[in-house]
Amino acid sequence: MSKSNYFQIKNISKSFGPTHANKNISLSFDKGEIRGLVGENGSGKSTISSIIAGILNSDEGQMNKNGREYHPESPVDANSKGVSIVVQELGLVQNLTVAENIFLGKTEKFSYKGIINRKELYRSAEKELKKWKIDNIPVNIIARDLSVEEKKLVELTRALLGDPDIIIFDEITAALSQDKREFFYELVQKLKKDKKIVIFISHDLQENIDLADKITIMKDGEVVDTVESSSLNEDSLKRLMVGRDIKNMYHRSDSIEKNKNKEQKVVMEVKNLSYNNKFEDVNFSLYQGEILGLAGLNGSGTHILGKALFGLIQADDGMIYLPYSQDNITDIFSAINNDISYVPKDRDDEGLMLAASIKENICLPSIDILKGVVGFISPVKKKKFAQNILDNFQIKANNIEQNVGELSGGNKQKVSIGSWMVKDNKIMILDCPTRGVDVGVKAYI
Ligand SMILES: Nc1ncnc2c1ncn2[C@@H]1O[C@H](COP(=O)(O)OP(=O)(O)OP(=O)(O)O)[C@@H](O)[C@H]1O
Repeated sequence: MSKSNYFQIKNISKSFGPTHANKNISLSFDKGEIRGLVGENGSGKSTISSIIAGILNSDEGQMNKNGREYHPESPVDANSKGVSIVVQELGLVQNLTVAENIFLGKTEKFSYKGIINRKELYRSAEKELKKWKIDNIPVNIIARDLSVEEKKLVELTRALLGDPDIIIFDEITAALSQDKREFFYELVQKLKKDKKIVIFISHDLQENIDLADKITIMKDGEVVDTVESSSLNEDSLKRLMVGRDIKNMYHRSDSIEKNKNKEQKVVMEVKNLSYNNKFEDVNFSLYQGEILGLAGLNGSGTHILGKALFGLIQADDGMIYLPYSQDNITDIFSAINNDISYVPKDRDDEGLMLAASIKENICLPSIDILKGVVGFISPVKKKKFAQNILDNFQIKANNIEQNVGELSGGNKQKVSIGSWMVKDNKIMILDCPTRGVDVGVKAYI
């Protein structure tokens, strides 16, 4: 088989009830190719990726790999046929160790008479991490204790185990800090050099243009086109994707003037805040009407600081003072009582109730507002409330009664943020709020 058309997808379709997630998709991939996959939230990128990786079965169509029919029964089967994926959501078993996650389903080679040789398992896991220059992740700790970024790196190591020739990365860079992103770009170039096929999904359009050889654009479950990246710029790609022009960036023309205003009130004062060697002696003042950005490389403590500001973890030292109520943040209740909201980076684990409806998720933080005088919550009010968020955030769903777990990643993120937007918040703490959302909604957020 020549290196061109090594992997082909023909007329793949997939529906979930009334939703046509993929409609008649045909694509072909060459060996040594980096393919970007772009499209608005809910356009079907994760669905087609899941079909390729054996997570989902298609309703119609077929796939060919290296001249042979390819029909994976499961992710393990796909893996044995040289295809692996790093899924958009967190894909680790939370209660297993890093090492067990890396060798998930493959631990039998470390077992003798049913007993796992942990020393050997850990040593092999360390070797795998080292192969990709991932250090500082202990292999014997349970996955739950890792940061989102560390989890992603463990998933990446697992995906590369067994030397697959097709690797799909679904929204991995949105979970990585800048230094780890650069590491990832280098890794992808190495995979290309080794003649692998890399399918790469990201809402960062410039990143797609810089990294991919060709970009496939999807809309409403269909392929719009596949274009050489060198012929694209961000605007032309946006136009192909959304079907209209979108303003380049959101820009606050008032912010410079506002910052000059010495009368502006301080709403939060952080003094000498320290936590468990994760951050130390942090000091800043947050002003009313101000957007304060916190940035840092991997492990710099920004995400943990966000949690501390919402009282989810208690600092060892220092204080978080709120002049408007003359109160301190000591725990999550003091944060909520002082009208502070928090959108976590890890939406599935910390931000959403996946088995509950969009309506319940949106209404939960605002139950106090929705309560009538006798404590009764009007179902009509709740419906209106949720519908409003669904419309404003353009959440792609059948209706407000659909379970959040059934939504695409970006649409889940919209629910996670939207649920807090309706409250009369004094302070909002947003950890990676645009993670996984498309360009249109990014501007809206
Ligand atoms: N398990 C499911 N049950 C019901 N609907 C689903 C399910 N999985 C996906 N869908 C729907 O299929 C459509 C395509 O979703 P998909 O996750 O493939 O989109 P996407 O392009 O990857 O979006 P995003 O950029 O937000 O990740 C969406 O409307 C989504 O709600």
